[in-house]
Amino acid sequence: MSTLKIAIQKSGRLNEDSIQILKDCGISINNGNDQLKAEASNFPLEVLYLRNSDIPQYLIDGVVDLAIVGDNLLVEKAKHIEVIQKLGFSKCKVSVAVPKAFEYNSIKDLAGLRVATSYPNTVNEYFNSFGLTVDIHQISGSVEIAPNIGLADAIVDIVSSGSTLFKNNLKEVEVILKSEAVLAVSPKVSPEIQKHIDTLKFRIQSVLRARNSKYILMNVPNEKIEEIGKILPVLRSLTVLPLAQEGWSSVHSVIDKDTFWDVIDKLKDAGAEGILVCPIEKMVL
Ligand SMILES: Nc1ncnc2c1ncn2[C@@H]1O[C@H](COP(=O)(O)OP(=O)(O)OP(=O)(O)O)[C@@H](O)[C@H]1O
Ligand SMILES: O=P(O)(O)OC[C@H]1O[C@H](OP(=O)(O)OP(=O)(O)O)[C@H](O)[C@@H]1O
Ligand SMILES: [Mg+2]
Repeated sequence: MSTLKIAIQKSGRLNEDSIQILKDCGISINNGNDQLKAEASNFPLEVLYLRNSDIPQYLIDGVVDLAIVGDNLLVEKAKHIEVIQKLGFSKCKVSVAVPKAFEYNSIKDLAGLRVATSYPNTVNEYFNSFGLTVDIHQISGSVEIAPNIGLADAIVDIVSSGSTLFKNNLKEVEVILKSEAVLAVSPKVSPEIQKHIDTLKFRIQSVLRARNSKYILMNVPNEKIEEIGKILPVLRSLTVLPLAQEGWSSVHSVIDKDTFWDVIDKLKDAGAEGILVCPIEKMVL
């Protein structure tokens, strides 16, 4: 039987969340991070632990069928590789930053200057889109130090909280792109492997949907059910169960985890009582 090969980052920002999402899909991996390969015991899956920056090439070559990788690296190294699912973690930006004292007005101010980065193609393409060129200094890490040691006038690197920029006396002046972990697929997969990919993608989508949702239950006077129903964005229709106390019902629904505080205030105002909000394990549509 064919086995799906998936690449995940060996160590670094993506590693833990990548393993967690496979676990949440019910896949047991015989782990051990020092191994480069691991088999799943209950899914036709082999996990290869690789450097994030090497993953795009493995996808292009078809050495792996699938990968969890930072989208920014696909932009840098493999634009034609298909992303089949955004995964919602390792969210960051790829940004241009300059020393705080630099009097920056527009991207034109950087024309012809030295830019340190680990992402030369992204930088080239960005500046070229404004008809500008810069002198790129490619370095593989600690990019933020470059202006302080006189290696560059500006940098292009990953920004998340901004604290690395702050510590190095730099300021973000342009956002080139936004990135997150994604599920990407090799162009060389066979139809048999594609079936396994579809199964895994379906499971991942159920996990992600559940992560983004909450189950909500509340007691509602019967005459208020219609009003409450208008507040709740429901999948099909509201679940309404009669309570022992006459004239009251238990109303159940699923709501977006980011909006539930707003929704709860509206529900209370509309007469809902005893509101419970619970996590959802999986959500299969
Ligand atoms: N501070 C951060 N916050 C959120 N996401 C980040 C952050 N830094 C990096 N990322 C994302 O995680 C990915 C992996 O970053 P990480 O620093 O772990 O590895 P890397 O240096 O790109 O690669 P390698 O595995 O080859 O050493 C990046 O490509 C980016 O998409
Ligand atoms: O805006 P912040 O929240 O400070 O995050 C940005 C920093 O995080 C990443 O480095 P990482 O910590 O992964 O170290 P690395 O350079 O060894 O990859 C990135 O390269 C930035 O330096
Ligand atoms: Mg890093």
